[in-house]
Amino acid sequence: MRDLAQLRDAIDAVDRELLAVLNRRAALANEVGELKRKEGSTVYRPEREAQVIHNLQQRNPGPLKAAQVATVWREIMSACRSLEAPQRVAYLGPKGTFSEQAAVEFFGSSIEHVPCVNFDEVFQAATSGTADFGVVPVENNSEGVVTRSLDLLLHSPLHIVGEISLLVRHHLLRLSPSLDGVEVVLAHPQALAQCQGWLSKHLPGAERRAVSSNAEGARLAATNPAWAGIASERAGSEFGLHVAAHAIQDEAFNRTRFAVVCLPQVLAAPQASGQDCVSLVVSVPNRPGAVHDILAPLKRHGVSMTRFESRPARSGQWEYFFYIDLQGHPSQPQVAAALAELQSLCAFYKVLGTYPVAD
Ligand SMILES: O=C(O)C(=O)C[C@]1(C(=O)O)C=C[C@@H](O)C=C1
Repeated sequence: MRDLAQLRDAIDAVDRELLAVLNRRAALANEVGELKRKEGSTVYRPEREAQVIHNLQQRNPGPLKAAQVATVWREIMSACRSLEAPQRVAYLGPKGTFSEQAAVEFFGSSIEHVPCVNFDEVFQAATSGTADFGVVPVENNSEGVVTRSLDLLLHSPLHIVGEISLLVRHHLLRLSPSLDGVEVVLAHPQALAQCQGWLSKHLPGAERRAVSSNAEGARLAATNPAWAGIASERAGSEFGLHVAAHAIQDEAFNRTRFAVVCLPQVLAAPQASGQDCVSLVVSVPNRPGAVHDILAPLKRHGVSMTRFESRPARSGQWEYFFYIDLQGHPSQPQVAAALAELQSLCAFYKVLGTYPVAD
């Protein structure tokens, strides 16, 4: 049996080997980057990254678990990608928001951050080229759809190339680790709503004050010992706060889905991965049975619908846009046939994106 010092020496030796091998990989990525610059082709290739991870998981003898292999290689490829060209990602800031967390989980931590003040600015950044990609929330399982994101997708030249689903855990953050003496709780109205049961029970006397984002609440909580914020652990460490209470959201499985958007010239629609989704927005002529009719081609071709949301068209005529998610990829004949038929029945039809579904 080796003692701790010997085991650490062995780890140090392996780390030196790893470092040399990783740098060889990084040098290869640099060469790929040069090639792509000459060709003018896209740096980020999600299908290639998925394939790299899949191949490694197939060959993985353990003891590392498949999910750990994926986590490690996502970061390695994020670092290699950033050597080819820094990927600028816009999201609702400031630092410490769940949108930032979604951006980092999707692209890995080697990205250039473009924090924005609202969703409109995220779309603007990715449209104007200030950022390569945008990450916006589209749906929360307790609060419903994020209407501004859906409205912006409707008229935007950006398309969805990926999605990520985050388990949103809200923590009570403050300068002290205890709950004593909290007079004001600051957070985004959605977070205050998602934690109202806990707040009524544990801090009944504290004032609830709405602010522009949870990260902003955390920033303010760092300025006053009688204040607390509700935000992510990430926001807590960003502003040097203690977690005075963990996971205070009333819903245990509070999930938010985020869409990753970009211009088609930055990244074309990803190829089929085997588990894909097509997001559409359509409107139908204003006549009885029209909504029923657009669903018929899906049934006929055996295509499953995973989402159906309506939003007012704001035409003043009780017209609606329908946001529809379908399972599959347009390269599959039955999906292509269903889409073509559906399109022929719609007054308005736009594919918002085709992308691999989140794990
Ligand atoms: O294979 C490529 O096209 C690369 O650029 C290399 C690499 C990688 O690190 O493996 C990096 C970025 C791409 O998103 C895909 C893969």
